[in-house]
Formats: sequence, structure tokens, C-alpha cells
Amino acid sequence: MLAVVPPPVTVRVPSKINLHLSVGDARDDGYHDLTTIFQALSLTDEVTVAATEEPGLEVHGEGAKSVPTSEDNLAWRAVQALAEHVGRSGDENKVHIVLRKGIPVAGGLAGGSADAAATLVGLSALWRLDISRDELAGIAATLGSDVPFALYGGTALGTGRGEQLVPVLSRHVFHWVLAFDQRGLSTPRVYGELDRLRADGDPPRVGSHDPVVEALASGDPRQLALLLGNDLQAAAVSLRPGLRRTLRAGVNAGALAGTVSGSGPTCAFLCEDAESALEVAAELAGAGVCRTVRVAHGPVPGARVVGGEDAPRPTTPPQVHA
Ligand SMILES: C[C@@](CO)(OP(=O)(O)O)[C@H](O)COP(=O)(O)OP(=O)(O)OC[C@H]1O[C@@H](n2ccc(N)nc2=O)[C@H](O)[C@@H]1O
Ligand SMILES: Nc1ncnc2c1ncn2[C@@H]1O[C@H](COP(=O)(O)OP(=O)(O)O)[C@@H](O)[C@H]1O
Repeated sequence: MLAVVPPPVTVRVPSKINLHLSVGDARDDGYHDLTTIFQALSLTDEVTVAATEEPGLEVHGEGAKSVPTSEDNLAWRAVQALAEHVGRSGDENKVHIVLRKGIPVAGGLAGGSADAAATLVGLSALWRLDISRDELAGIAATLGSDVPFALYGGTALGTGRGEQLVPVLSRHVFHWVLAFDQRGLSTPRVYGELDRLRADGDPPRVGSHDPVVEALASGDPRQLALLLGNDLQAAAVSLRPGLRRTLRAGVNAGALAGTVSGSGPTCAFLCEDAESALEVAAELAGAGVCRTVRVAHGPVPGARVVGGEDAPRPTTPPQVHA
């Protein structure tokens, strides 16, 4: 009898920024407890998974050359973790994966985590698994602290390592400009730099996240702009002093406020509306402070099969190159 080969599945998955990131002291396991508010943005990666006789991984797009294609790639780790979880083995797990990256590598926008989440969703469809998103989130948390958020998207409060999530009401759409830096920054290195800065002195700490939750519910970008904050920003700036100039340039270009996203080095600038975001992007692109500029909006949904019933509308953002 002929085996029926299922058609490939493509999943679109958002990047994230941290509107608020409060980092506690280092734990014994090397992680830091944190309180963060994530927002998923329309800057996306696309991941296609296909059943094959010859497993492989192709990477195209933003930063493709610096993405590992070995077993270190988070997409491969997702294949392995899901297969183990559902008890599949050997030939059953042979997949070909194509990553089309829009999210910069090691940019503080959780691109690798996004690809892992997309792979879990894509394989669930390809393998016709009856598995809930909450069950996938349990597997996702073993792959990285930011992976569960990429499954759900939207706006969420993250605690623990960032993997424990509750949704946060966010009214209206917020418009962002993202400034990509020349090179990425390593997340563990930035957390290590924060520990060093805290051992030597008293870098600024963000306050409570409650006002941020209120600003999101109000939908007023001016209110939210006053409250963006990230404990890792001092560490990212310490490792990459040029980010100070980038942050200043975004505000000078007309953004309401700017922040380093996560461990950086991407800077996210909140703008009044879509039109203002395009103006800020154009001016920032000419300021010579970053490699590339993108506009994006949020919140958007988490990893979704493209063309599936719950697929989001295509959200390719206009692109402005520095
Ligand atoms: C900083 C943040 C903010 O959202 O995002 P990025 O800037 O990387 O996108 C996250 O905390 C990054 O999460 P993620 O990139 O998934 O990190 P993981 O793979 O879980 O951990 C990588 C390393 O980061 C450090 N780490 C991560 C999370 C955490 N709560 N405390 C930590 O100290 C640890 O050194 C860990 O070994
Ligand atoms: N699919 C992937 N895409 C990008 N980077 C990946 C991927 N899989 C593994 N990595 C590794 O993860 C590191 C962090 O990448 P990324 O998730 O993009 O950044 P960040 O943690 O700053 O959000 C990269 O330097 C790369 O070596």
C-alpha cells in the first residue's frame, strides 16, 4: 500500500518586545526570576515543516548566515522534544525544516524562541497530534524561557524565568519602530553584565508593572511611553555603548519613547500612530545609528498555521533600510 505523505505545513510566528522587564537576583540554577510584560509584534519568522526521507534545515532571510543548522538550532530541539513527548521515534520523525527569518538573530526579539514555538505548532499539524496549546507550552518551557510566549502571542505578564504567563488586556494597536544593530548580543552575557554592575554599584531598577498594565488597558500610547522600562538596559548599554546614541536618535526623530528590548541590542520606539511610525523610521534610517529600521505593530497572535482557519492576515511590515 502507498504511504500518504502529508502536505508541508507553514507557520507564521511573531517577535516579542519587553515593555517592562524587572530582573531579580541570580538564582542557584543560573537563571534570574523576572517580571516582564511581553508584547508580540508583526515582525515575523515563517517556519515550514515537511515529512521527508532526508532530514535537513534551511535558513533564509535576516541573519541567516549566523543561524546554526546543527542540532543547536532551537527548531531541531523542538522536533526532538515533541517527538519524545508523544513517543515517536526513528523514521517517523524525519522532517525537513525551512526557516524564513524576518527577526534579527540575537537581537532581544526572541527569534530563535519563535522558531522553536513555530516548529511545535507546525509538527502538531503535520503529525496530526491532538495536543493543546497549554500542553505545547509545557514542552516549550523546556526549550527556553521565551518560547511559551511565542505560542500565545498577544500581550502577557511573564513571571518565573519568563515562562509562566497570564494574558494582559491591551486596548487598540500600538505602533513601533525597531532599530536593528550591526551585531547581536548574547543573552547570558547581558545577564552576567547586570550581575557585575549590581555587584559594583546600583544600576537603575524598574518599579512595579501595575501602571504598565493600566496603560495597556487604556490604549493610550502617551501613557505607556512614560512607563517603558528594562533592568537589562544598563547592562546592554554597558556592553554596547553606541545604543545610547540610538535611543536618543529615536526620540529626536519623534518617537514618544524608546527602550532596549530584552537583552538587546534591538531598540524599540513607541510612536503616536502608524503615520508617525513611518516618519520616525525614515528619519532614524538616515541618522546612521543602526543597521536597519523596521516598523511593526502589536499585539498580534502567537504561532499560527498560515492558511489555516485561525491564520492571521499577512502582516508584512513596510521596510526602511538604513
Ligand atoms: C532577556 C529575555 C527577556 O525576554 O529575552 P531575549 O532578550 O533573550 O530575547 C529572556 O529573559 C531570555 O530568554 P531566553 O532567550 O529564552 O533565555 P534561555 O534560553 O531560557 O536562557 C539563556 C540564558 O539566559 C539567562 N537567563 C535567561 C532567562 C532568565 N529568566 N534568567 C537568566 O539568567 C541564563 O544565563 C540562561 O542560561
Ligand atoms: N532558529 C534560530 N534562529 C536564531 N538563532 C538561533 C536559532 N536556533 C538557535 N539559535 C541561537 O540562539 C542565539 C540567540 O538567538 P535569538 O533567539 O535570535 O536571540 P535573543 O535571545 O536575543 O532573542 C543565536 O545567537 C543562535 O546562535
